[in-house]
Amino acid sequence: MTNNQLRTVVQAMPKAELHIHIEGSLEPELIFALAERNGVQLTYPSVEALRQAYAFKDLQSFLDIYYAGASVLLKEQDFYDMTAAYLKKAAADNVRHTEIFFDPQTHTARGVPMETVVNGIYKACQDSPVSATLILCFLRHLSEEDALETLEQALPFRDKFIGVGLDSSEVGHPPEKFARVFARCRDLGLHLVAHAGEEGPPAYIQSALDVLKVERIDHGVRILEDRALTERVAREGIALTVCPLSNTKLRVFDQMQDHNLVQLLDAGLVATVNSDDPAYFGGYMNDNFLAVFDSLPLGLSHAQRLARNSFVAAFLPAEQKQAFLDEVDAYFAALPV
Ligand code: HPA
Ligand SMILES: [Zn+2]
Repeated sequence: MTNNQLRTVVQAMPKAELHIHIEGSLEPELIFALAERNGVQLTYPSVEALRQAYAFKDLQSFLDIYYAGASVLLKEQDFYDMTAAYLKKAAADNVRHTEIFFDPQTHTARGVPMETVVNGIYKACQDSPVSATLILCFLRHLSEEDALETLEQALPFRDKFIGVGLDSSEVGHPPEKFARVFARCRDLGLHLVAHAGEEGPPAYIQSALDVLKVERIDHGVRILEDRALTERVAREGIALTVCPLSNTKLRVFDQMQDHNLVQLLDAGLVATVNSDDPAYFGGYMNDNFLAVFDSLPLGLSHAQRLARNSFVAAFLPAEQKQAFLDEVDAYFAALPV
């Protein structure tokens, strides 16, 4: 199989996305359109000037711009339009199922009601041909009290999200800071995930597992620094939602050739490929897949494994999960040899 054929296979294969912040799918053009619609003043004079500011040196330098971009979201229709635009891109990349993160505190802190946020995003999911569910993320740079209050505000919409996560500035905000709110979410039957081991140390991955009891780790690429932890996470089948373009844009790795995705897979980990914040990091799902397949020693068997991992790690009912896995296997079985 030629390189071009492999690229085509990877683009067309059925896949699930498990790490996408919906606010990170807000393209500069939509930021400007919503700013105009809502009478919000932006500090950048043009779409081009805003896009040029997307040169990040680390996670925090990105987050500052990401929160500024989200300030144009005020009405339910704004959240709907943002989500519908993402789902259209996902469908074009043959994403069959997506589990979408949203950051309510970014909006409720500006006076936007919880119901505006949840309903706008949720309605767009219902109107899409892509299977889509929602994961509410707590901002870890804020207090646990703030997270608990946010959970209370979200409970009237309990049927509209399947789980909770933890995102924003990692270093200095270890998972154990959120032990109580995650315990409460666990009692509520919510799925649990957390960003850990993106910029933070492997110890954060360990406490996300042992204290928060998360079922997946978002990013987790620093896990290979701890061999015992790597072996444990592989043995327990806990998935890592890896985001290659995010990792190079935020300088977790200097260049894609340095990315450790192959080592993660070789260690027996359930690694997946995801876009994180596609409007900010240079691309959606297939851009991420093509970036790693172009830069790393990955072949057809890796493509099938990554497609399978994405559904294996998804929070889907067993029957639906198996149907997607069968679809992946049928897709690869039908390829010409
Ligand atoms: O990659 C990320 N890490 C932490 N917080 C985030 N919020 C959006 N994207 C990210
Ligand atoms: Zn993320």
